[in-house]
Amino acid sequence: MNSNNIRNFCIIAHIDHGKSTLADRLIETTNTVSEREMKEQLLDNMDLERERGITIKLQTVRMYYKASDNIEYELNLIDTPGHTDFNYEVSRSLAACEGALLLVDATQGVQAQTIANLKLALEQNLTIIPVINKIDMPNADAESVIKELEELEEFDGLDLSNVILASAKNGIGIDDILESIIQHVPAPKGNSEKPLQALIFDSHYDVYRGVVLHIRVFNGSIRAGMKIKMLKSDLVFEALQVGVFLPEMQSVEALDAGEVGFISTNIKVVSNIKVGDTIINPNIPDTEAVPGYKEVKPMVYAGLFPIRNEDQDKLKDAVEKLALNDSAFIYKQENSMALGVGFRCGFLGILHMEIIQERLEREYGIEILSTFPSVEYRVTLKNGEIATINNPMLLPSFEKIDYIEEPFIDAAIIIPMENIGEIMELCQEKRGCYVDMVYLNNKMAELIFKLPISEIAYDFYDSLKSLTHGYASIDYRDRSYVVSDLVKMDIWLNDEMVDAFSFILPRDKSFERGKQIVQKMKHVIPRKLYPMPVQSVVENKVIAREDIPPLRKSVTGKGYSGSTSKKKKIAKNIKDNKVRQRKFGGVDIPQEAFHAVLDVR
Ligand SMILES: Nc1nc2c(ncn2[C@@H]2O[C@H](COP(=O)(O)OP(=O)(O)OP(=O)(O)O)[C@@H](O)[C@H]2O)c(=O)[nH]1
Repeated sequence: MNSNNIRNFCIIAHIDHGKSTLADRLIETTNTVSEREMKEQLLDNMDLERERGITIKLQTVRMYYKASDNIEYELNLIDTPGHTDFNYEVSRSLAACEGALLLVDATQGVQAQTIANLKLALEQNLTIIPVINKIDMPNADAESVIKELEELEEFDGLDLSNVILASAKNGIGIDDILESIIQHVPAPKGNSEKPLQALIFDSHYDVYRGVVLHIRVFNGSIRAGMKIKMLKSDLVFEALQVGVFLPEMQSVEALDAGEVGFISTNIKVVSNIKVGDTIINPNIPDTEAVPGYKEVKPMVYAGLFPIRNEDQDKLKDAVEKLALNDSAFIYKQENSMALGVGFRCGFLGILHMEIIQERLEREYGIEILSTFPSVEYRVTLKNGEIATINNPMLLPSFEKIDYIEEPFIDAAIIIPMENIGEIMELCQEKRGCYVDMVYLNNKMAELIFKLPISEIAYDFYDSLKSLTHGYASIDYRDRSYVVSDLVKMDIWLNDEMVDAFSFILPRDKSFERGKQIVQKMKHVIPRKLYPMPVQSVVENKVIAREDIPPLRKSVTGKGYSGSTSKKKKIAKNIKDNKVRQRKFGGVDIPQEAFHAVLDVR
């Protein structure tokens, strides 16, 4: 299609403001999917997303729309995820678009993520179309929402003269939105005659097609059979199939400048793919990379180990495939004395880690034991050597260490004004340093704090959400390393150190946490016929010790005289527990033991 008749856009919104409902309505109105085929919330097609009620993976859909000028346009909608752990995916969808619908709930008004996403979109110079949704609701107040948007003065580039009032649920304003996209979102500027330049903004693994890359072509065009080169990975492949998402995948002859679609390739090693990489013509090697893409780095690392040894190869295959689908998820083989062979994996945060773990279990049927997460420390040794360590097991002995630095991050936290006091307190509690505060309008403020990643990666977002009743957004910026007084805590069980339990923490918290951990462990480690000591040890000194008492009598065995139902229940608990534990030196280590360490943080 002539690129003048193409529009690439996304929808940005605070959670629950109606993004998926609007996307569905656009798909329906343009007859992209017939009503019969129209599954509710088509774009959120993963079970896990449905259950958790959040959008994780973005999906693209191409629609055709005959506008009031009687011309047929090609509209490419790129869905954006709505949770903070996944902000990086927002930035990568934005890089593939020229415009964004800024969706605001008429009953809720401008919220933290409205502002955070708007900022990201303006940084990428996207044209913004403000849409006020849910005007069908009795308490809708579009006037106030427009005022709130007007007050966001620092956001030049937000033109409020064309605000659209809509109800995604009742189909009000949908035609106006489509016409406005045609009128205001610029057509892509690329040139199909120029050398190929395409951005990989997503990828997934398809059983029939193998590795599928989701791409936006900026210049040149791409056809099946062409040789292509990934700029960053410096590898050459063949484009086997070229197609578009309707939303089902369908072959097309070519993707020209300005278009969005997919290519399948003969790529065998999935770790060769880097989302964010630029595809070029191998014969024109000096083509530049597509700008505007923000690379992501994991924030936390944890070991994932299969519960069953025979799942080792399956786990390798599964993490490879998941990493392909998710550029922020990285992995490397890890060996633990206690847990055997597994993978050290990097995640954006705890939610991200939990989702990966659930996907491994549900989609690949592999039961996983995950160690507690750690950040990446920089360790300077007395001999001058510097080591980067994201696995506490590998921290050199304390006598050799000169100092340890831990990663801090500049966090931009957008919150309602009435919560400023509590959030300041929370940040200080988490060892944060205040940097700045800006009032965004008469309702919201932005706080900038330097915070240690080790403190915020765990429950910070949950605390933030509960203190603000869900009305907060956080974006992470520059990282830096700061010297901290840190020590490694080891846990000894039955006189053997369990390497996978070790973790790094501030020295001044080690005494209290050491005590709490052994108390917790006492309750989660399955008892044996003999008592077992559990000890927390820092720099060769025992901080605390508890004894796990021996088993008295077997409630599931013959001697037990309790009720049958109780006996069954206990037997079931034991069975469930067994699924999630690994043996170490005759002692069972259940997943709960790792949670115990997280709990006392
Ligand atoms: N009354 C009314 N309800 C709406 C409208 N649009 C969406 N909703 C409802 O608002 C809720 C959230 O809508 P979603 O489309 O799931 O919101 P979302 O922004 O995609 O949510 P996330 O994927 O979690 O970011 C759902 O219960 C919708 O039915 C609307 O125009 N009017």
